[in-house]
Amino acid sequence: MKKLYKHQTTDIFAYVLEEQRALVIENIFGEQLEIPLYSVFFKYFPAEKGLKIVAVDETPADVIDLFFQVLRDVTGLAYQYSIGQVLTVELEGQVLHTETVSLQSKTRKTLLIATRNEGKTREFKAMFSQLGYDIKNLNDFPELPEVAETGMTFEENARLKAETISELTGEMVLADDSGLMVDVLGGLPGVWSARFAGEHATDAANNAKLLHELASTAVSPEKRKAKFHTTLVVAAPGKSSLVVEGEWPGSIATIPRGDDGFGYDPLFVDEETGRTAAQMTLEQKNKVSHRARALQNLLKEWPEWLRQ
Ligand SMILES: O=P(O)(O)OP(=O)(O)OP(=O)(O)OC[C@H]1O[C@@H](n2cnc3c(O)ncnc32)[C@H](O)[C@@H]1O
Ligand SMILES: [Mg+2]
Repeated sequence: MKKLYKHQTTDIFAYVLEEQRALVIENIFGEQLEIPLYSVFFKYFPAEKGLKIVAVDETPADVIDLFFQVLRDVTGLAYQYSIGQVLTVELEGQVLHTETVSLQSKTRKTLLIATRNEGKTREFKAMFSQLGYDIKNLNDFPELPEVAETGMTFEENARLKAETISELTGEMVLADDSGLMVDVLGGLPGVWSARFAGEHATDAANNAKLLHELASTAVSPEKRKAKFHTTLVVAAPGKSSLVVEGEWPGSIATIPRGDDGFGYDPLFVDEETGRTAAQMTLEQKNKVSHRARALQNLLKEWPEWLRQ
């Protein structure tokens, strides 16, 4: 039976398999992880029962914590544990078992994102860290070429970035093409968001141009409606790419507010909270942003796509 376990960073599903006595840990992409098989897993789990844990956060400490949650559930006994260099198991105040453990995660993987934008990269790093992935971007590979964003749509540009870099490296690669779409400007700057004030424009120059464009045409807040858009593409050798998107509704402020984030963040007002994206912490922005929503959509499809 599928059961939801509340866990530090996220909800986790665990399954008890009657027919098989095995501990299998998977990340949310359905990929099996190598985990340290502490003997405690076998010693205390009822011999006739197997266990399958679908873990999102897969550091050994989390695996152990999750294991004990499930163990208590399945046996109905109040097993306690404490963990430092040594894992100690207690039942009703009596020490039952001690075992030396290493809490160093052995299971982290690396994903290359085809971007040179460090603002995006920071956000992806935080989001993917919970999924057991370390992130690299193109600034880590100076030998890789610039990919010209010649497309007319977010999808075309994200495909260009992901597929070109995947072909060159032979690796699975994620790309993000994103931008700000302002209603009264007919969806501009859109795919031209990074170059709104000209090729290699700074964030400050782009923001100044946006305020200038809206100064005469859009005085009232309803006229300043806008959304952030992200299209994500994952490309891998021999596969047709996976494409998803995410949007974040809001409006454009009349003066910049806040110091966090990047790009148009000081001018983009979140519809829900009235704060600009630059007035949010990275963690707050990562709960609601276009990029976060696109990643949620990606995670729904990624496991199935990987199996194809
Ligand atoms: O192409 P890469 O190397 O990924 O980096 P880039 O900065 O050129 O990225 P895009 O081509 O996707 O252009 C998107 C622009 O839209 C803006 N943008 C996208 N997401 C944003 C966000 O979360 N906050 C603020 N501005 C954002 C920002 O100015 C980006 O430069
Ligand atoms: Mg770009």
